[in-house]
Amino acid sequence: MKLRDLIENNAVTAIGDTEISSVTDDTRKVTEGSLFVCVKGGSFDGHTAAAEMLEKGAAAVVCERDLGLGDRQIITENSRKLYGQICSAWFGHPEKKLKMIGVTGTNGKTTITNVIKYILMKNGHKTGLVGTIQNEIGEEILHTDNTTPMAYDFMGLLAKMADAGCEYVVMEVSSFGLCQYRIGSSYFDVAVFTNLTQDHLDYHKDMEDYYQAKKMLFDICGCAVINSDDDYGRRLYGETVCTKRSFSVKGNADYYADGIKIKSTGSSFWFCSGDKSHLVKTRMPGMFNVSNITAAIAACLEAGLTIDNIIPAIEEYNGVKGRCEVIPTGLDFTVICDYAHTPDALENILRSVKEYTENDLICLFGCGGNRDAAKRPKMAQAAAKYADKLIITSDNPRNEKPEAIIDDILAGVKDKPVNYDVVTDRREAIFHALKIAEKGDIIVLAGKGHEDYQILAGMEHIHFDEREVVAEGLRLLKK
Ligand SMILES: CC(=O)N[C@H]1[C@@H](OP(=O)(O)OP(=O)(O)OC[C@H]2O[C@@H](n3ccc(=O)[nH]c3=O)[C@H](O)[C@@H]2O)O[C@H](CO)[C@@H](O)[C@@H]1O[C@H](C)C(=O)N[C@@H](C)C(=O)N[C@H](CCC(=O)O)C(=O)O
Ligand SMILES: Nc1ncnc2c1ncn2[C@@H]1O[C@H](COP(=O)(O)OP(=O)(O)OP(=O)(O)O)[C@@H](O)[C@H]1O
Ligand SMILES: N[C@H](CCC[C@H](N)C(=O)O)C(=O)O
Ligand SMILES: [Mg+2]
Repeated sequence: MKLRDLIENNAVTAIGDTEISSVTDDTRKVTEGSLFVCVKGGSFDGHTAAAEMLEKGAAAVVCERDLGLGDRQIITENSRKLYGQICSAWFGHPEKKLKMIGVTGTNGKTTITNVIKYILMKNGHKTGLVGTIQNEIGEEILHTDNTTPMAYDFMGLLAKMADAGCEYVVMEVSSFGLCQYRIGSSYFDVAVFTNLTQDHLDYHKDMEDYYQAKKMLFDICGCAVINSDDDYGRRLYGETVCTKRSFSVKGNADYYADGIKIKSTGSSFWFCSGDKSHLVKTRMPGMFNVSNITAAIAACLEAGLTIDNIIPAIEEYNGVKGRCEVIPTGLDFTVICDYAHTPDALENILRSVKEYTENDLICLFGCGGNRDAAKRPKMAQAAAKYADKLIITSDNPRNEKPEAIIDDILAGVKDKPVNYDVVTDRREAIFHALKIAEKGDIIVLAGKGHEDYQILAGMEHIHFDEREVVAEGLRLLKK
């Protein structure tokens, strides 16, 4: 492909005819004829390697300042942004061949995207899914390392989806994905905003910075579907200029849930819009899932489906792996595996489960290493609000000392009348929870959800699946 076909408004007149053999932002992938894009990250700055890349055979470099490389450097204000556009062009703009639905917000993205994909597929629309658990092209499953993949991988994935005949793509758009322009030139037919509460403040300067990153999605969409129960959602609704629809579980929105009945086995509610209402039954328990399903229905309606085609699919949907998933024990207490890893998510899942806990609610959780440390004591406080007993343990320690992470968590409950045990090893902690559980108790294992690994020091991944650990614990304890 010629350089001028990769860069819009061709700023590269002098070398526009240069043939480009590959595009990359990674020095390790540069070969003869590559276009190398210099990106400054947390641990490496591509600008420092630009001259060396030209020597290695790169045809040209994209950079953010004059590196003294003559007409073989293309200077741009934001090389991540231009790289995203270059990747779109490299793969022939697959985003233009697909109807795209994006979901952003702190919590609920995986849940909502999976519900939407199920509805679309049930209605005969081949759909691609991009998100935390895995990527999917129709029924085909592809492994992923990120919620929103890096620009090159993402555009390559969209191209595969378009080639496979997908009509829709439904994807989780993380704040990282937005502010690093991993989504290239994507334009979303429908964009959903769930909520904004504390997470990722190790990366974003503050909540305002985090909000501004999420807000970027609503500058590149046709219709915004926004949670008006959330403070930031109401602000976003006021600031969004495209077509917009609000949703709520409290009423007074374009789409809202009314007459909500929550049980351990699921919920029912009336999905209302104007003077029309439709009864919805779901196997996914909890008030937050009523919100998630309301959002999913609203997004599908805005994407052109009819309510009569949406509701039957929701009624037969069993829920998302590791999201309020009951692990069968055959005993007189219940074990739930959930992905709550923020204060708000923990509060929501525990508040919801508490409503149907007959005896004690036991919450086992830890916090991820090399991630937002400020959320750690807040997660302890959130858990203590509804759980009768906390078991504080490790999540993915990564390169931090598990004990130091636990100390940060404990700061939230120290000197408070909270009943807690500390068991650093997560496997032992789960065994401990199973040992102390009594009739009618519910144990919520929070934070790891679908993950089947634990990330230890040196980023070593070990196999760790909570469903298996629970089964092992029950065998050992002969319960
Ligand atoms: C915080 C973050 O976004 N980190 C990602 C990011 O790192 P970074 O920007 O610091 O990059 P860097 O490693 O300094 O490299 C900078 C540039 O130099 C290049 N490079 C690097 C090394 C080298 O030898 N040569 C070279 O050219 C890289 O290709 C890159 O273009 O770019 C790296 C390379 O592409 C990623 O591996 C890394 O993801 C790490 C694994 C990660 O954990 N990311 C998480 C935090 C993440 O992205 N999470 C979000 C949200 C999750 C959610 O809430 O659901 C997600 O969407 O997954
Ligand atoms: N609408 C919601 N509001 C608050 N908490 C929620 C909501 N939906 C789900 N949760 C809680 O958050 C956890 C994570 O949900 P989910 O995986 O859908 O979110 P996510 O936005 O995809 O998260 P991530 O940023 O890790 O990708 C759930 O296991 C549940 O505890
Ligand atoms: N997408 C989230 C996942 C966190 C999951 C939790 N198990 C942890 O490791 O903190 C993140 O990257 O912050
Ligand atoms: Mg997710």
